Amino acid sequence: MTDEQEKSAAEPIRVGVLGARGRMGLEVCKAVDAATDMDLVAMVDQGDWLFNASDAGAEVVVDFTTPDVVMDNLHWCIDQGISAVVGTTGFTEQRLDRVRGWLERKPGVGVVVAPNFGIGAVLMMQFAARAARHFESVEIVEQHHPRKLDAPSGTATHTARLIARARAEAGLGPVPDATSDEVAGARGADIDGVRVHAVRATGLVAHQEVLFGTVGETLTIRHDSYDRASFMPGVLLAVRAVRNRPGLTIGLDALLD
Ligand SMILES: NC(=O)C1=CN([C@@H]2O[C@H](COP(=O)(O)OP(=O)(O)OC[C@H]3O[C@@H](n4cnc5c(N)ncnc54)[C@H](O)[C@@H]3O)[C@@H](O)[C@H]2O)C=CC1
Ligand SMILES: O=C(O)C1=N[C@H](C(=O)O)C[C@H](O)C1
Repeated sequence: MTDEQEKSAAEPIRVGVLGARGRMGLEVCKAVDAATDMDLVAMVDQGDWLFNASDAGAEVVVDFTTPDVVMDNLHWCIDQGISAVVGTTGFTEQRLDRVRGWLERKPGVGVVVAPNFGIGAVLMMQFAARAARHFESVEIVEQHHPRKLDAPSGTATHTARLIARARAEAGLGPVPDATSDEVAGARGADIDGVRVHAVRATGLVAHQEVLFGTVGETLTIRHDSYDRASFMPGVLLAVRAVRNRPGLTIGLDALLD
């Protein structure tokens, strides 16, 4: 171990939270506060000065804000040389490319962007990607609390893309569907050829089913987050790892392995 590594192993990681008064932000603040190897040094929400985080010496920032502000936040973090763990949704390929561009100019900085920090959800996506090549039909149903701003969810969009990639690699054609007369929206959103249905209801937190079908059988892969505490082990894992992973890491998979 180098002196630098020993120092970072011994000293608590200084963590700032953006979106600190939100549903996820509050949970992250609690989890960081309770972690013996981390110090919660800044809690920033809408209207607060972002520099509160850098002034407080944050080494890692966790962002759970909204898709319309997350890119500015992330740009600012990278500019300041602060590594970031991002759970906020809305990351298209174009957005990820912009982040890669910013990181090229700050080679020591790490960013982890994960559509879902729940370990079970990560496994659900892996299982779905694995099953995809074996079934001609697939649809995704995601269910969330009604205060969620975006639809479909980041998790559902990511799952659909993984499935579409696996189907293309296996040489599968379009999902069979004879619908010719449709009330707009009845068949859900089309994400890379995969139909995604978004349900919103009070009482739900975050749930997803991936339904596969082939001749004479179906396979359903389902994950449920009943409490936002379910995301915290993944968030803390990413906070611990991100400073030692310069560049962009997408998803928790690489960290779990
Ligand atoms: N990756 C994952 O595992 C998960 C991701 N999410 C995503 O995280 C995001 C936040 O979700 P929630 O906490 O439920 O939303 P929320 O609406 O409860 O919280 C968002 C917070 O961000 C604050 N905010 C807005 N603009 C800001 C700015 N410029 N700087 C700092 N704070 C700002 C808001 O005031 C609010 O307190 C959503 O995109 C959601 O989809 C949610 C749960 C898990
Ligand atoms: O807004 C939420 O609550 C969630 N957002 C993420 C998403 O859009 O996939 C992750 C999880 O589903 C909870």
